[in-house]
Amino acid sequence: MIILDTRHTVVGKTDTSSNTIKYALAEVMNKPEVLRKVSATFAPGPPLLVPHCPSNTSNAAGYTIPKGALVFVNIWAIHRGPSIWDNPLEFYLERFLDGKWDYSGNNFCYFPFRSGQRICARISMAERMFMYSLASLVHSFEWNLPAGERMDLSEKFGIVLEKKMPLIAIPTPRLSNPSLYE
Ligand code: HEM
Repeated sequence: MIILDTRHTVVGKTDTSSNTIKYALAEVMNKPEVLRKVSATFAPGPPLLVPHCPSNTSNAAGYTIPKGALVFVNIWAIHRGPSIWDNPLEFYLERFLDGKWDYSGNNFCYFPFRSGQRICARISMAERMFMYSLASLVHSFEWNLPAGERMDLSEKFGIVLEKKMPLIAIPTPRLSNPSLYE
């Protein structure tokens, strides 16, 4: 995702993808039995999306949104809403397997790439980058925490959602021939 802040610097784009991969690896390491089932179901993107202003006063669900108001959409909360999700805080990949939760912007319970005119311009690239990177990491290495360490999955709030604690993981090669890593 690309976000321009008020100083017109680029502060997004690679962060969303790298954070997604980092979180996915951390979740998978924390629950090794799901390793076999890994799929693209992670998207810790911007928790409040990027604020936008309506160009006209409008009405949504009975609320008046004045022209020029700064509108934040709290997808962090929507994606954890207990009225939408069973055990929302549980890392449970199977909930996505029935194909009900597509993220093309048509479902207002699950839209990590936003919806409408300002939807992420590179969803297909993000999908490919994520799938390829995570698949390469888990295919090529076994991942373990340093001895005595516990996985800390707590979040740091920001423009994009980040892990509060850095992910420190020890890779052990899995491929039979070292030349395959070249
Ligand atoms: C997991 C990875 C990603 C996530 C979760 C994500 C999420 C998002 C979201 C939520 C927005 C809408 C921002 C708003 O509220 O206005 C957005 C916009 C955008 N994203 Fe992504 N994104 C990801 C990866 C990427 C990548 C890899 C690229 C390009 C290489 C990209 C390019 C863009 C662009 C250009 C926009 C602006 C679209 C516009 O305003 O017209 N994104 N992204």
